[in-house]
Amino acid sequence: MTNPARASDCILRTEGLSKEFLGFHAVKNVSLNIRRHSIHALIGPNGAGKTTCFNLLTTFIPASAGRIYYNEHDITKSDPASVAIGGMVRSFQISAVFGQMSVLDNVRVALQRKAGGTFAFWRSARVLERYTGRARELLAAVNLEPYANFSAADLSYGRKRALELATTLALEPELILLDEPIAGLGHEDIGPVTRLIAQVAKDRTVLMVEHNMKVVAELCDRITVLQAGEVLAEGSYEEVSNDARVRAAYVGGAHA
Ligand SMILES: Nc1ncnc2c1ncn2[C@@H]1O[C@H](COP(=O)(O)OP(=O)(O)OP(=O)(O)O)[C@@H](O)[C@H]1O
Repeated sequence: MTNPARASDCILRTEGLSKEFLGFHAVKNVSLNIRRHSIHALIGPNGAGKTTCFNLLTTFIPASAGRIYYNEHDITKSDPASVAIGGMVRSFQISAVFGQMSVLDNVRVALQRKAGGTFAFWRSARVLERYTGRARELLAAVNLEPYANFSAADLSYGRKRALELATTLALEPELILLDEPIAGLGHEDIGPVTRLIAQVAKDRTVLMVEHNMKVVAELCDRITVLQAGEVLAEGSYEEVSNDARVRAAYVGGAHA
């Protein structure tokens, strides 16, 4: 194991983060250090506490104990909207794609939201027009420019993921949380979405929950392994995949 990161190197860190549901410890005393500009994976067998951790980090649910620091600010008691405005944005489980709208309009609406607008502006094409340039840049960043005028509902599953990523980028996140970005993708979409994540991670930080170990190995600088709510191991892919405790935790599991 390498030395623990200095606090200032970390965009997000937790101290003793815990969540109890009626006496059941879903997350127990978890201390995470997410380094700035890294791609960090949270992995573990089913029920290990990964989703609960994400819900805690984004303050969707309150912690039973422990603290969460984002850029060294204590956000443990912040509300989820403030956390998102502060730059930590979660993508992929809460679909932000409006099927009936065009691909371009989905991104323009996200940009308008970032600018503080409400949904009432939808009908005003003139208001949305001012976001066209930036929206096209974001579509180009996720390789969706040729589909700008398609209805979002008509995109393939992989391209819908790319569109979700574009609407997430519209919020100018510093830290993107991806909840199983590869889940449900067809074989042909895994490579493109993996490359896309690498591309958007270039000047940002990404924390992802992912079961696909090939994708984790390819993308992630650092991996935290959870088991039964606790940190079992942390390190590079080589370190954790050679850790006897991690191998034992996955024995008989579907994701080994
Ligand atoms: N609201 C809740 N009330 C009670 N128990 C919960 C609640 N949410 C999660 N749990 C329990 O906490 C444990 C961790 O669940 P969690 O969904 O965080 O695991 P996970 O690692 O994301 O699993 P998976 O890989 O299957 O998605 C599980 O045993 C789950 O049943």
